[in-house]
Amino acid sequence: MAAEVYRHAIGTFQSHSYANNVNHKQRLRNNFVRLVNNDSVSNNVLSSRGARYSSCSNRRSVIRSSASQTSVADPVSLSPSRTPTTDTNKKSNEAALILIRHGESLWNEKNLFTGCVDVPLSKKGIDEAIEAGKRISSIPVDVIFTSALIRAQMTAMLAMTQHRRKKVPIIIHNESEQARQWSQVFSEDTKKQSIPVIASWQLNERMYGELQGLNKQETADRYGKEQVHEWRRSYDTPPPNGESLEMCAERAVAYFRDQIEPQLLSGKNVMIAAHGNSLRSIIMYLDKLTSQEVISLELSTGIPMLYIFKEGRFIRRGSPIGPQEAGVYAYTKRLALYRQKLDEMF
Ligand SMILES: O=C(O)[C@@H](CO)OP(=O)(O)O
Repeated sequence: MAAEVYRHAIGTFQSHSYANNVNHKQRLRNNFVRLVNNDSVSNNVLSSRGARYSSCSNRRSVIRSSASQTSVADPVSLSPSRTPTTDTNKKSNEAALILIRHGESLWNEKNLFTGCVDVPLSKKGIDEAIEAGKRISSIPVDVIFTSALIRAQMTAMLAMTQHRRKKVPIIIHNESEQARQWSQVFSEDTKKQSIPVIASWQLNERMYGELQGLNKQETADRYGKEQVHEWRRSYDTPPPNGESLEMCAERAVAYFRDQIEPQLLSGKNVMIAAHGNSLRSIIMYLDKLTSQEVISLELSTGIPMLYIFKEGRFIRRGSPIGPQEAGVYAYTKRLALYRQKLDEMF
């Protein structure tokens, strides 16, 4: 059984360029062995790289200072410092973080540079989002962050239709006092059965400048494969009048640290539905990748990735392999308990 789960986990990672990295495979293998032998997250997969970056305790103090400034106003469930979540045991001081790149969009299907153009999902993208939802259907979600773009929002909403807890995701409207007032919920019970969805432009796809709307293949034919690859994957070369990954990381990671980490620190389980490049920026931060390493990081559409946030560290658990697989729930005792609770309820 264990070997089977491991094969699945490796299989899931084939579409992720990490899978081409021998070191990563070794880490995944070691991690899996730990997972099977010891239902604990204390062996941190990140620690081997930690020396290159600021220490965890430094990072925590940064996080703490930003936590006090959090401004996520949330009429569905109150801000993290005031209201503990009801789904899970807060004493365990850990939280799940699910990242999901949106399903295929109509412009992905046509092979067009999309960037900040607001294009919906294709039929295949809708199916991918539903499939992603099945994979994470037994992982707790207390708050959802999405970009301001419809393809990420559709993905989050479609995925949540599959969740076993059956809470209703509700988009929070804080753009004006009137919007806030007019979208208030007046039942505590209904609030408890809801998940706030916070949409923000900082999680948007990298702005692709004058490439937006161009065909990727035709652009490569015109400007050369190398040039287009540099625009698409280099860390600090922006496409004409667009954002480099570095520029995208500046706003996406700042948002993650200021608005999302405080939620995790307070024990809330978070899902982020966003984009190839805004998520690459965030993963670079979570996994402490260098600007060289991030070049080869590719994210598939509609594949959820799970991290556990514990004691200020992000522990990558890969991509849940399916709603029925034991391996998905063996990540931590807390997730296993949550699943057990769901089994009893439904
Ligand atoms: O077109 C885009 O916005 C992105 C994501 O689809 O393309 P790329 O693969 O170049 O990052």
